[in-house]
Amino acid sequence: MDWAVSDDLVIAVDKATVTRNRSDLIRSVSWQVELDERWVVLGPNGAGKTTLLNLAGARLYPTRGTVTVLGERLGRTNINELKTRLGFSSAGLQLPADETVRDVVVTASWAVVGRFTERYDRMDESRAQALLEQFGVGALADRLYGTLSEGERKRVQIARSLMVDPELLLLDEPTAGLDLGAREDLVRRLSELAADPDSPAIVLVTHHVEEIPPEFTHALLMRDGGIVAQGLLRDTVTAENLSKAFGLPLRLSIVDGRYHAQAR
Ligand SMILES: Nc1ncnc2c1ncn2[C@@H]1O[C@H](COP(=O)(O)OP(=O)(O)OP(=O)(O)O)[C@@H](O)[C@H]1O
Repeated sequence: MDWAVSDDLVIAVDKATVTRNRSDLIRSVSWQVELDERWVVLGPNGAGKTTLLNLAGARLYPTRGTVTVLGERLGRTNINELKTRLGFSSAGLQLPADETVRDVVVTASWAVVGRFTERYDRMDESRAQALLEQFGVGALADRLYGTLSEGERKRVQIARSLMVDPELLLLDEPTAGLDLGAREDLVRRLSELAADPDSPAIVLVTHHVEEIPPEFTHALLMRDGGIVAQGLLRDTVTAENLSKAFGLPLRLSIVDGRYHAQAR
């Protein structure tokens, strides 16, 4: 199959290796994501999850192999144009503390951080407000971003990443550092987003099976820069595969579509 011309393929990673300081962060990884799929990428610290997400987000180039995102092959395309078609949210993204929440979201339209001199219109403002409301932080639009709690910031970051109406949404540990209530709320909202057929393809990185939104469809398990298992969520997130990925014997239970893992 010619990956570059398939309309439904949003990510095509073919035998990609990323090397830094003579060590492989990920090694010969192959992975495909289609338009209507919602993926969770799971694995222990240092497994290579963020490296893979950064490839999919056009923030890194592979040292070997190829990466094609939204039909554009990295290394042969204008990265800045490609980035405007992607929603990307990660803890590493620095957003201006002294901007209002509304401005932080609205300015994503220009794929810039900070308002600078761009002008935006009412359409953008009302879209930003609707997205903030979708994630339960509509009432915070006039607050300065720097005054928000960690949980509120995560929600604003996701609203911001959806502002560009992305064709692919990449979320790096959106629930990390949240208290139980905030985590449950965000998992529910992400599940609703995943269930909406108009939503973009979604890839969510996490360490915890408890954070898998029930409407997600696929999973990729990583360890030591390689893939342990990938495919449909139910077939992939098994006690056996998780035990391999995390390197300890685990017991797994599933209640109402939510996963729970504990050591055996
Ligand atoms: N620039 C770099 N130079 C050398 N090693 C790096 C570099 N960036 C990342 N690494 C290493 O590559 C490995 C994979 O990192 P990555 O951030 O992709 O893992 P991760 O699965 O997202 O981990 P975590 O769950 O802890 O965030 C780690 O061992 C990390 O220390």
